[in-house]
Amino acid sequence: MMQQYLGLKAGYPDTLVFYRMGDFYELFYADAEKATRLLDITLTQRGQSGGQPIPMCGVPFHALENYLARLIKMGESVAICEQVGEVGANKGPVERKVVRVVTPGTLTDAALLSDKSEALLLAVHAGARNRCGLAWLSVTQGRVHLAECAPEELGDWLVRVAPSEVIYSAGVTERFEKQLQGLRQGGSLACPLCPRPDWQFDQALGERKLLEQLGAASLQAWNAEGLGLAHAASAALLSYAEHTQGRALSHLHSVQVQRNDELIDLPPATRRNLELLRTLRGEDSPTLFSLLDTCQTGMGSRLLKSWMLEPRRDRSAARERLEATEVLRGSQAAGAAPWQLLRAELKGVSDVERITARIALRQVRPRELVALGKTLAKAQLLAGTGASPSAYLNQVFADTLPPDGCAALLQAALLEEPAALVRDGGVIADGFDAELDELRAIQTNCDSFLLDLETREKARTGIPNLRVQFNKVHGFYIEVTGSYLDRVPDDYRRRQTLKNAERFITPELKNFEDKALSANERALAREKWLYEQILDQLQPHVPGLTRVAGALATLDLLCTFAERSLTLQWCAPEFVNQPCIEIEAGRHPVVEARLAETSSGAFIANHTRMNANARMQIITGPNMGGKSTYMRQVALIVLLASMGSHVPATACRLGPIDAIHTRIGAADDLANAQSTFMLEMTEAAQILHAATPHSLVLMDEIGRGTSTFDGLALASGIASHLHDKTRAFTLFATHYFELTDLPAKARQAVNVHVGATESGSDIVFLHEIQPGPASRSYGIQVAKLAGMPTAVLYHARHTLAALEERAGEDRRQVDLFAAPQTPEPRAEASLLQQRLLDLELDTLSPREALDHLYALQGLAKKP
Ligand SMILES: Nc1ncnc2c1ncn2[C@@H]1O[C@H](COP(=O)(O)OP(=O)(O)OP(=O)(O)O)[C@@H](O)[C@H]1O
Repeated sequence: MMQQYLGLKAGYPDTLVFYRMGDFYELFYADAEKATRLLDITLTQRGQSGGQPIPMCGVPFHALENYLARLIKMGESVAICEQVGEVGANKGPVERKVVRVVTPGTLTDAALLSDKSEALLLAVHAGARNRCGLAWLSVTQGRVHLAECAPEELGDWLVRVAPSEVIYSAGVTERFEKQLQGLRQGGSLACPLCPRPDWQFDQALGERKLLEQLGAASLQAWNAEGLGLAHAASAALLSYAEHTQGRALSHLHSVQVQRNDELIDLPPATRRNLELLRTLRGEDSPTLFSLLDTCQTGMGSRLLKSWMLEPRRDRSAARERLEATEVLRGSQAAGAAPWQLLRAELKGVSDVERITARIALRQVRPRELVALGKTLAKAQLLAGTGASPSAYLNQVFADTLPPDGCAALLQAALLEEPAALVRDGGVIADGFDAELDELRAIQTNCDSFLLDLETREKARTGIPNLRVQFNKVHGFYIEVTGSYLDRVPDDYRRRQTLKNAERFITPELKNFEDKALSANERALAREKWLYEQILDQLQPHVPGLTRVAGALATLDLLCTFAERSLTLQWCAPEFVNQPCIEIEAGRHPVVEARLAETSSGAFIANHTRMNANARMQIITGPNMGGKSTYMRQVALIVLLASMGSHVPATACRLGPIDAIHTRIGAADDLANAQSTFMLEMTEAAQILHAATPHSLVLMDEIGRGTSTFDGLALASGIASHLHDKTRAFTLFATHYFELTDLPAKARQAVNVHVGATESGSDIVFLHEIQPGPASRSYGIQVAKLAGMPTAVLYHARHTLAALEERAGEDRRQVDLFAAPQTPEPRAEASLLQQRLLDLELDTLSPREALDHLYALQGLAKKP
């Protein structure tokens, strides 16, 4: 047995192997020691190897999922090795096989997955010419995603995709491996990294595998041609996914290419600062997602996440969703609105997407199929819903039409409340299969058959005390006492002799015995076989079921949009082609909900008017005045509109947007050895490089991480750059009053401030955005509110007065926004640089490259 174990283990050197022995999964050697440590279970021993006891530990088979969940959470992978042969069929141990490998990125078990998020597996391939190919998928979805990017963009992509497991080629350069490890340590990648053999990252293999999955002759229809690096990544991705599932992924039928320029860019800092999925403290709520997600199904919640994190620049999808939402909101007329009726139907709908994947992987459980059958019956009704004014909505309804015969098959084939596992029997419905019915009938009709036989035999033989009975040792028999032995007919065969009686068997009884004894076993085997048949019959329906799943998720989410917009009183945004962000009475949805929840007063709505002539707002005002809230609310409204949701405002007009950049707050990134100031400058520099006139940029208190003069100088430089060069829509909150001079010189900048008034020595925040700069900052009043000791406040007031007096004297001596006197030095390219730039790298042979390298080094050595 240990030989068998070691043979299997050799195929999975880096994976914990759970080796099935009877009612336990056992682990041996280093696996046992590791599992003991991770799971806190007892380490025992079994036999010896080379004179040493073999360490062993085990978990009961019925508790497998619990242990798996814990290991997967810790980033471990587990190979499940089951007994597949018949016990006693051969000499030696029962045949065993690794039936699947459970890894963090390829989970399919409902119990191990969160309803609201996907487990994603991502493969990254580092190609030549400074490009990377990416391919990712969720085994429970039917789609492979492809993308290509520059290595420096990899971090952003990984944050966006948020994989649960990343695979990369074992043959990558040390530099690339270091980059990956760096991303992991920096927090951009919070999942296990797993090297895979180099040969699996093969472009031609990837293309072939994709074509096979799609059943197509070309990738053109998916716009996925010419992405060699991404194809290479998908070769490894699909091989690994298949390896873990122990079979092909027959449900993968679509490819989606993600291009940077198709999505609105939401860099990691933006996702974090806008608290889309997590609060800045790392909690799940209150966030934009937690506020929006009233979906009835996990499929709807997952779709919401993807719409939220991947809004498209092209607004046609958003327009369609808004139109559909409008229809679902219904008129004001009495009676339930369409979204309410639909929601009632969607309640309790099963996770068709995941069940479908599990059908394709042949892992689906009987109860899941029953739930699917019920859901399909509902979906059938939805598909018949009448025409609406929204063509998109009509299509979604039409897509809920279940594949022909699927619901009927499930209904006919399965018991209404089947056993949890097929191996226990009690899964297939009565009347579905004549042979199974007969086997079951034998079991249930056993007693009546015996009574009937007894009566008949008594009549036939005239033996009044003849009895038909059963015991475990001898099986069925007819017992006749000694006094009637002379009446026993010829066809009775002696089975056993007792003191006062004889026991017989007849051909009829023997026949029955054979049937009855094996009926149970045969019924079980028959049920298993029938279940496999049903899975076979369901396979062709997988694409259709995937379509139904998508449609149900979309309907659920559109109903959520309708419900949220009505409950929270949001309006439909309008998309225009002129550059503008115009919001009437906008609110920050999460802060507003929070205020309502805690009865802390009403949220004060604010207008925002930005267009080609007013691209920048310099926002001043007291701490706690609401500057950050105002800026974030603009960004959230832009994001909500772009995903096709209504927005918290009374009106909203929006021009094209390509990115939302934010530089807010200052949290030390100690893990990356970056100081507060360094981080602030890094993020600001990234924004200045990336933003375009169609981007929305939020800058909150830039420059505050360093000395006043440095900070002021940098803030004014950044503001000028954003205004003059980048020309992005910019909300620039600052405590440097000096910056309020900018609008006097910069035509597209305006001053606004958050209002506050004084009441005695206290401050009252109005939270209202008003035109013009703030008159003062009220820092000391805010400190008083915060409970600062009176002595400190007294001291501060005194110092402030002195500082203000001195500042008044030499004010305005420096013009912060004057163009520098000497022009910006243009870095002259050195001869070395020029030579380097002249090289045509793509056409060089390795030999020529080396020659050039020598020549360049020679040049560099020259004084
Ligand atoms: N429009 C509003 N209506 C009602 N309450 C608001 C509004 N805006 C902000 N608030 C409340 O004021 C608090 C502080 O707001 P915010 O953090 O935006 O202030 P700030 O001006 O950015 O402060 P600081 O300069 O100290 O960062 C918020 O947590 C919220 O409770």
